[in-house]
Amino acid sequence: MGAPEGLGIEARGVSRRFGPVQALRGLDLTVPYGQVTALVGPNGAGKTTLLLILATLLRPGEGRVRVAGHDVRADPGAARRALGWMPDTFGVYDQLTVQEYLEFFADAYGLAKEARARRIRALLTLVHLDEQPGQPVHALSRGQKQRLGVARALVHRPRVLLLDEPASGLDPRSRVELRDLLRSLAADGVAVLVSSHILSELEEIADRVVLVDHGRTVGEHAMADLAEAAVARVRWRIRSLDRERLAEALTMAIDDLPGLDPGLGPVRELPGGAEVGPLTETEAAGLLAALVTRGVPVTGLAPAGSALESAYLAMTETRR
Ligand SMILES: Nc1ncnc2c1ncn2[C@@H]1O[C@H](COP(=O)(O)OP(=O)(O)OP(=O)(O)O)[C@@H](O)[C@H]1O
Repeated sequence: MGAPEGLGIEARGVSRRFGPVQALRGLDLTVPYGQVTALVGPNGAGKTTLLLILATLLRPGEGRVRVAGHDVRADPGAARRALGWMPDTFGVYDQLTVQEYLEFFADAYGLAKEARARRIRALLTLVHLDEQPGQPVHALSRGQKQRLGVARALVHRPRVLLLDEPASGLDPRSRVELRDLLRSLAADGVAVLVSSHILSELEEIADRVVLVDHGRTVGEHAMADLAEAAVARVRWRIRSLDRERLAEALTMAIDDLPGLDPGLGPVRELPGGAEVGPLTETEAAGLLAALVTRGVPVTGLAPAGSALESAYLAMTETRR
């Protein structure tokens, strides 16, 4: 299956208010087919509100939202048939077995009986639950429930997939498998939108990241661009044989460096050294030179955080 034409998700100027709380304020988002897009932002930024609107479970206040080309207000049924949704909480189907749970959703999407049985078998294999079809949902571990949630979201072969914090509760192997699954769905042309706080993981899963804060889009980057150290500011770890001298010189060096904002780069002491930043590579090189000139015995300087983490921190910093 190749990527369909148009956009998997197109949201323009979306606002939503809950009483006095303005959860979304004119948010824009596009999610292309054939890619994994990450939705990232601090607690309360509006991510779940947006996902609920995209999943047609909540009406937008203002703005236009299309899922697989269908307007969620004018034609929520068509949007729902095109999308798969994995919420961050599991729901209340505890009395059903794994098999019954998937049958319930397959029925809801109108899959014919023959196709339904085949599809459920394939999904159980895909999420490694093929040995537990008769197990009650309540007896599954948290990670197994998450995997069942992924299977449920895929039951009707959606062209758009929405996942709210899908990796929470997954062990390292299951996370790798989830990552591979999302990548292969994207390779098949699905538009995948995933919200998560685990930035290191998103870096490996996502092609693009959309940063949101206070109900607005505050940044949008291709992962490949973020990886370019020249555009990214990252935190740096400095190791030194003399920690006290390092701490002393660091404060002075940061104040002295031309073009370096003195407020930039809070210093965090670490065993054997310190962490500073976010700084560009050029600034870090300048800092290193300044430290060495002051006689600090530096034994190492290396980037500490990921590029995505830095973009995230820079974004939340400018919002303060
Ligand atoms: N049903 C609701 N009633 C009232 N306020 C709500 C409701 N749902 C969300 N909010 C408020 O809207 C804002 C955005 O919440 P939302 O859950 O979308 O954020 P989030 O980015 O998903 O946060 P988190 O990362 O903590 O999950 C918050 O201030 C929240 O308190």
